[in-house]
Amino acid sequence: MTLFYGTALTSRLMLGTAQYPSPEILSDAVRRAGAGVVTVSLRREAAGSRAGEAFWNLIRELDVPVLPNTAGCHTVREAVTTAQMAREVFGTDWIKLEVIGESDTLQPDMFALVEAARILVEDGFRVFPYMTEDLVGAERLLRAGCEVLMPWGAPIGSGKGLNNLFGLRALRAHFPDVPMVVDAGIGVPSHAAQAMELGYDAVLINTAVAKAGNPAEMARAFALAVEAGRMAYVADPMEERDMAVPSTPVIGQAVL
Ligand SMILES: CC(=O)[C@@H](O)[C@H](O)COP(=O)(O)O
Repeated sequence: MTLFYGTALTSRLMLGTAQYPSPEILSDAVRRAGAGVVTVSLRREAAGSRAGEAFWNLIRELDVPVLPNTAGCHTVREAVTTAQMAREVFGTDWIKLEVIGESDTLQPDMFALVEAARILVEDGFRVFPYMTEDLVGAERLLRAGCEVLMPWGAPIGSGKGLNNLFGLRALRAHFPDVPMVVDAGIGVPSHAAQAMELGYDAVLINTAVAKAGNPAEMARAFALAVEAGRMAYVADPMEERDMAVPSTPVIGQAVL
């Protein structure tokens, strides 16, 4: 069983809550996904506004563990302040830490990420850092006190899937005991299955569900893919071969 800061989730599918056509569709999607966690951006709605309050109420009613995030933050200071506000609003010390370093790709700033993670861990947070697949950065984040890592699959909202298979495989192999979640860029259920087949412990998806023609059905499709991918990983898949090997052994000659 994978534990995320001591907590076993009911599902390995984590769902973002932004960009849905309506609050009802968001609720349906979360339910059909059977999501283990929902992530929420404090900056999505002005905290304290009426729309913001209605949104927080909806999230609470979903009765799914909440992972607040610092989406949209570009500096250590912004991310730390946003995390501290999120802790007040949601009453959790979990934080998905995003510090964006580049606007075209929304690539995480690994230097600022490590610094912000250190500050937040010292302040009692349990940090889920959104990172590139960089091995050195991963090592620094673990040293800063992170016990979960969240490498990107591809740029946020791109739907491109797993852009750097080699990097993701290497990261998984280097830190076999660290719970890891592929976050961002997943576009279709087969991408999610692929991440799980690589041995990742969970995936986090937002845009691909929210922007689907039928978000609730897509959420369900992702849930099935995550389960299938995990089962396949646990079942120990065969190794790829360069040459053909007959799957039906041929003994002797056919008697005609
Ligand atoms: C909601 C959230 O946390 C996003 O920043 C996350 O990284 C998801 O990315 P996609 O929208 O590409 O699934």
